[in-house]
Amino acid sequence: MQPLVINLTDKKVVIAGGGRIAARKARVLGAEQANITFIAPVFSEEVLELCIDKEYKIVQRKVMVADFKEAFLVILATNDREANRILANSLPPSQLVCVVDESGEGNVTFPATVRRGHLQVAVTSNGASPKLTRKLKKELERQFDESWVPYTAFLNKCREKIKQLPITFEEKNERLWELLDTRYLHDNNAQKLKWDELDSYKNKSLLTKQST
Ligand SMILES: C[C@@]1(CC(=O)O)c2cc3[nH]c(cc4nc(cc5[nH]c(cc(n2)[C@H]1CCC(=O)O)[C@@](C)(CC(=O)O)[C@@H]5CCC(=O)O)C(CC(=O)O)=C4CCC(=O)O)c(CCC(=O)O)c3CC(=O)O
Ligand SMILES: NC(=O)C1=CN([C@@H]2O[C@H](COP(=O)(O)OP(=O)(O)OC[C@H]3O[C@@H](n4cnc5c(N)ncnc54)[C@H](O)[C@@H]3O)[C@@H](O)[C@H]2O)C=CC1
Repeated sequence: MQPLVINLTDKKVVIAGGGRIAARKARVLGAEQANITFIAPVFSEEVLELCIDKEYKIVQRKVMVADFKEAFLVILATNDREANRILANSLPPSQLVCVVDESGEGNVTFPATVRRGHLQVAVTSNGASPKLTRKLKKELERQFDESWVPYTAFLNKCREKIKQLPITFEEKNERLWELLDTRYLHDNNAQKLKWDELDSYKNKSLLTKQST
């Protein structure tokens, strides 16, 4: 199994089922601007609230294979094992499919993720122990505190700036490595000073002079 980072902006996502797990999968995708449709005979309050909140679509009936036409990602989250199995078998191999009660029938599983600004740490046990995955996520949430949000914004901003400096590839690399010094993680003032320094570089000679 290979983790990939997928951009779901404006992608069609069809979720079969409208219960607890369907809602959890949709919540995980909440930040993605995906185009989500739930199809199920019965919807939980949570799904209905999500649909109002995020303008997701709902279709109230049993799901049919034709519902997945043109879906980029299919999530089979009904509580009917036989329905999930038959649907999974009838989908084309080119479609991304997550089968929540039998992962081997699909080709995608959801990792647990910790998001901190530009940083995302994902954990998977390949279905061996979702509980272990969840436990590790809690540990990572503590390890990566909220200071990683401004820190990753700082790294992103500085990288863009450094890429444009009129210096050699090696010098750029050196400056990019330097940003990983832990003092920048917690110290907003150190971040500001570094940014001002980078921002003030006008040309190569000035840069060399200031950095020595
Ligand atoms: C294969 C996978 C497919 C997929 O869903 O993508 C899958 C499958 C199954 N999960 C089951 C059970 C539970 N899953 C959780 C929790 C999470 N499950 C997630 C992912 C995955 N679950 C994928 C593999 C990921 C991996 O292994 O690393 C997480 C990480 C992400 C997410 O859901 O977004 C999320 C934690 C996120 C968070 O906390 O943020 C809990 C705990 C709880 O709910 O409190 C329980 C109950 C306790 C238990 O059984 O361990 C069952 C048995 C169902 C049954 O028979 O009743 C199956 C079916 C089977 O066994 O294949
Ligand atoms: N992947 C995961 O993390 C986990 C997966 N599960 C599994 O997920 C499945 C769903 O669990 P919950 O959401 O808690 O169940 P739930 O009972 O809350 O919801 C089931 C939903 O499926 C719908 N449904 C049933 N037959 C359907 C059909 N033919 N077409 C469309 N919709 C249909 C129902 O109307 C309902 O909306 C279960 O099989 C459970 O074993 C359970 C826990 C965790």
